Amino acid sequence: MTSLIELTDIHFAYPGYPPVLNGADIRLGSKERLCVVGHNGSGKSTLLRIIVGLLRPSRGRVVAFGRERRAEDDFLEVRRLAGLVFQDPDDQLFCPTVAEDMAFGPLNLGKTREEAMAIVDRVLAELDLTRFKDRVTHKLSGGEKRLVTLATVLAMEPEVLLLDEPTNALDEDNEARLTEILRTLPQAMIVVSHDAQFRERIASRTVRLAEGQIRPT
Ligand SMILES: Nc1ncnc2c1ncn2[C@@H]1O[C@H](COP(=O)(O)OP(=O)(O)OP(=O)(O)O)[C@@H](O)[C@H]1O
Repeated sequence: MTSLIELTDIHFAYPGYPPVLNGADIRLGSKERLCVVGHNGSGKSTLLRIIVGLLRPSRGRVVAFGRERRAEDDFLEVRRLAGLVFQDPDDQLFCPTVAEDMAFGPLNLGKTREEAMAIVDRVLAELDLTRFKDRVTHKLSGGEKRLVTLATVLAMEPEVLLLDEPTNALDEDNEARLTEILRTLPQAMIVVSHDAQFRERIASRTVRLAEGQIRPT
């Protein structure tokens, strides 16, 4: 099976703090929905940030989409191909309205305004979120923001999704809807989630991050 993402022997410490990752290996194959579990503070979000180059390991190899990634330029491409949905939607939503937030990525990739708005309409319709299109982003509820954040990432048409606690703040209905959406999306994904029921429904494989290393569950 070809790997979309392959991290080998990753070591990482925040400056002045003890190591978080201590030889972590993780591999995502095409069509996989890989769930990552681990205690609070075990380094799951850190690992996602390393995949897209927002943090750099002190040791180890990051291979993504067939190439080793080292420099910022390499990671610009990774960030386009791998959409990261942050744990906190406020880290991701910054435009006045939902439509503008969703159009921002496609416009940045060189789409025309018309093309970007067509993508916005399509993704909103696919997620059944069209009613949010002209809403003021910062006035959405926590759960609504989470769904909109996923929409902003899908608007970039990524090949891989990296989702950090995607069911946080979602009520039962929206969690069920998100589960269905994720099950039908074609993208391979790495999903960090403490939600056992949700994992059971979406995971094709689950690994545990403990003591800085990835282990089978
Ligand atoms: N900017 C930072 N500076 C110093 N330490 C940090 C920083 N960000 C995170 N940490 C620490 O690094 C460790 C790993 O954090 P990380 O957010 O990756 O864990 P996590 O497994 O995602 O946790 P959770 O399940 O609570 O979301 C934690 O001990 C955290 O306190």
